[in-house]
Amino acid sequence: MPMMNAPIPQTVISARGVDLTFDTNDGSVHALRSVDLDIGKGEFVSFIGPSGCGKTTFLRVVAALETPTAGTVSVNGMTPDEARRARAYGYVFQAAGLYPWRTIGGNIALPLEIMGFDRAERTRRVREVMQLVELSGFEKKYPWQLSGGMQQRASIARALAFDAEILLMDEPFGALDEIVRDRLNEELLRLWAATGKTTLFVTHSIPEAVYLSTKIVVMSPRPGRITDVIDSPLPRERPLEIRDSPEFIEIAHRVREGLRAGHAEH
Ligand SMILES: Nc1ncnc2c1ncn2[C@@H]1O[C@H](COP(=O)(O)OP(=O)(O)OP(=O)(O)O)[C@@H](O)[C@H]1O
Repeated sequence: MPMMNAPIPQTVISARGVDLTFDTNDGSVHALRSVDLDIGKGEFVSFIGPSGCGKTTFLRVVAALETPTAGTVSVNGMTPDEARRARAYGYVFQAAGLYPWRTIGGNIALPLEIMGFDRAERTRRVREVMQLVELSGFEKKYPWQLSGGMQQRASIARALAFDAEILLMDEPFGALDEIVRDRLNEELLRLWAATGKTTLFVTHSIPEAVYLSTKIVVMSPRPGRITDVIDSPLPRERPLEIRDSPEFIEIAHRVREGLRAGHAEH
């Protein structure tokens, strides 16, 4: 008899038994241990955990910038390396990483130039993503003429410009003050809703993780292990005031407990 299945979101990223040990001159560093995780299409997944627990390393494994010592990762049914060649990723780092000698428009266009898009298409895309991150009119400015928050928005625009399906964000707002960060958090949610990109986001901030995510992955100190995966019950539409709601506070509490439990095992 045919079974009636509830729609299951398509899995985009799947990690199984991922282990990674770095060999260094001072001996080996065990960065990730037995990481299993499934990420569905269009999810916003935050990774939170103490410094050095392997959050960046996990993102780098997904992006094919590191190779796990054991275990497998698949991205859209491909290896991370195949996905990278299929331009599946846009990457945003903690430092905006804009070239000071290029205008903002020139910085955003750079990956498009490297990929061989023609001038008309580059101009169209740069205009579109600058509008998305609310930087229209700043195309001809240089990075130093923009505030830190604006530079970070430009770096997000650059990652969005080639329309990769997966956005990898490594503490993009870590260096910004809280007011700017709040604003960018709101903007990022809007962008995410507008683009439907599957997003992996590293943060040290519990409120940021809870505010942004559909899924929160809590990690233990090194070797990084997943201690909790929380599927957020919060609605997708989230005004900043949602942070005062009992549901929000309850999730934040669970994240904090997960972090504490990870520490206690050490
Ligand atoms: N290329 C490398 N060679 C050797 N050790 C490395 C390398 N990259 C990372 N590590 C080590 O692996 C561990 C995990 O690092 P990672 O940057 O992933 O942590 P993190 O959770 O992102 O930390 P933070 O929150 O401070 O950014 C750290 O101890 C780090 O020193």
